[in-house]
Amino acid sequence: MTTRGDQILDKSLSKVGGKGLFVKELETAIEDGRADIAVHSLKDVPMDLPEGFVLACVLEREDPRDALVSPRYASLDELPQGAVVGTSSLRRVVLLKARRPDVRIEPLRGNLDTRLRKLDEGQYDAIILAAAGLKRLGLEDRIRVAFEPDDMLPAAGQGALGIEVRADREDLIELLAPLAHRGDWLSTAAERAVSRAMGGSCSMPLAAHARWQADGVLRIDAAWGDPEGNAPLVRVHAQADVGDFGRADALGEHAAALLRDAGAH
Ligand SMILES: NCc1[nH]cc(CCC(=O)O)c1CC(=O)O
Repeated sequence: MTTRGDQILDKSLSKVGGKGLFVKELETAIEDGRADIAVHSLKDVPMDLPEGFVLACVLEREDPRDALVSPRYASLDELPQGAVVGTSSLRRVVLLKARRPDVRIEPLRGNLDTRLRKLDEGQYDAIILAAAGLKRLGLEDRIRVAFEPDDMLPAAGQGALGIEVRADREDLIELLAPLAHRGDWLSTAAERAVSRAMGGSCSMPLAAHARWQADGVLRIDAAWGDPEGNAPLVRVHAQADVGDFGRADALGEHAAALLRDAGAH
């Protein structure tokens, strides 16, 4: 299905209803019986699903990192003073400004092919995209460097797919269960709990990324930036033994509380 979100690519998505738009249209298709399941990029799925819908599972996560794409420059440090970098993600804007306050950030919209074309036409010196999206479309060779999470912290759920069904479709939930990746489901649940606790939407410059440590402990990093750029970037981390979804949520909520204590709002 092509959704309205796919069609309205040159306007700011937040003006037409946000990324939830992609999700909502597929939910309508499920309600109308035109679809049984909806496969979403978890990053685009609102924190709270509408009444009657559930995530049947979260699949094993693809690369969660952001990537620098540029015909000329192989890393952020190689970008010349005042280079033009394309991104429309508030999260990427605040994280990039913290790393390279001198670059000029310009809006970048459209589907992946459109974005890459605008780069190739010379409208930007570099653009930032999710590594997962490029890899899924076979465009991995466009990645010059994937940022380590400490350089550019990913969005909650980035790189993971979630499958949504009607809550009463126990038959489907059972059929889909083998696709679940429990570790990635728990870690993305913790990330999504940060966004939920912060009242996050795609218009909030918020990053949350959880990683399993060697000792089986889940570590979460979260960052918040002032959209106006007047306050310094706030960054926190926390870790916990996370054996179930209740504890994943608690870890995310704790990270959100730390963010707020440090000045995020
Ligand atoms: N912002 C839109 C969006 N939603 C999901 C992906 C692909 C990566 C993923 O599945 O997490 C993208 C593109 C991007 O951020 O570059």
